[in-house]
Amino acid sequence: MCTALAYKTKDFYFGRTLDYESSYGEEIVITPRQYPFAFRNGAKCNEHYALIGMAHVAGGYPLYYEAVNEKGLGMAGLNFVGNACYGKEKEGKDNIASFELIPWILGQCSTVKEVRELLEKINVTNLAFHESFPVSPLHWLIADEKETITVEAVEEGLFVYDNPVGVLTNNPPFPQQMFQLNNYMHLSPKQPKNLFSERLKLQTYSRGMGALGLPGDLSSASRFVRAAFTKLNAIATQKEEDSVGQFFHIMGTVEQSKGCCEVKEGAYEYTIYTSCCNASKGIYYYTTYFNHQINAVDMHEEDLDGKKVVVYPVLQEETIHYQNKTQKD
Ligand SMILES: C[C@H](CCC(=O)NCCS(=O)(=O)O)[C@H]1CC[C@H]2[C@@H]3[C@H](O)C[C@@H]4C[C@H](O)CC[C@]4(C)[C@H]3C[C@H](O)[C@]12C
Repeated sequence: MCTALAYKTKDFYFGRTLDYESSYGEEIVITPRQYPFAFRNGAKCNEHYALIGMAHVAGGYPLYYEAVNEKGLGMAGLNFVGNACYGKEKEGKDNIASFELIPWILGQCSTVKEVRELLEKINVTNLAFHESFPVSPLHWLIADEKETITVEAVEEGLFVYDNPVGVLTNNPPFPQQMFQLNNYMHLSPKQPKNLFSERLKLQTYSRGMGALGLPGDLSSASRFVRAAFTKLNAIATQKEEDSVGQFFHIMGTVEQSKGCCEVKEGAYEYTIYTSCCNASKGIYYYTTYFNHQINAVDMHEEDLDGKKVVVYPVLQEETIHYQNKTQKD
């Protein structure tokens, strides 16, 4: 399970949790403007917007899980098992393999408005990057600082939904996720009033009772509600550290602890990493399951006019800052 989030304070932040039982070997990858993207439909793109995000690099090619571009547009792919449906190539369409969708869109669009236009021409195809890679069944969250959309390629075609919540998880399809929010409209950060019965003297015996009923389990439907409620009520100042911190706190509500979600005998899904990219400034912050320190890579520290991808390893080692440790040497 994964959760993706678009969050605006002074700047615009975009990121995700990556929940799975094993890693595909991801790194923080900056693709500069002149990295030559050769798409499977024959299109070549030797000049495009620069990208930063998490990717598995295969033969020098960045297979992005999520990324933002230098214009502040973000896009993340999340599992959509049993619903994602990619077809064969269609004449008269921009045929884009699912693994190419992030570079195709982030390479040439600066806003969601432009993405909507591009999507009208796109047919998402089921070509694999290589026979040794599975085709991932995904749906996508795409956002700029003004608006967010969800894109789902299903049997009936390609659907683009306005996403006023700025959250995406996994199944069920997005319209159902939105509909189920109706069940939770009574939740509030304020303490509840007794509407149960005037004949009973009911009390608010604890703080936080306005959110009683917020689902606490790990299913994607419940994580959607929990992330939506937290995001829509979370308050942050305009300061960078505060905004980034608040982003990680929101994501903390949907984080998965190892051992709580068994996917097969002895294998457990857990939050491998959490990312929060300041899309306005091109800074990619992340934590991992094993390393709670927030680390960051700034795309503008690199030569964005280069041709080769720049790769930073994911730092996995936990650093604990002792406040009273005696220096031994
Ligand atoms: C497993 C990841 C999704 C995590 C997720 O949504 N978990 C929820 C599980 S569930 O619904 O609740 O079952 C997805 C997200 C992005 C995917 C990767 C990207 O699409 C890039 C390439 C694409 C290639 O086709 C396969 C390898 C790959 C490197 C993908 C591996 C894997 O499918 C990733 C890493």
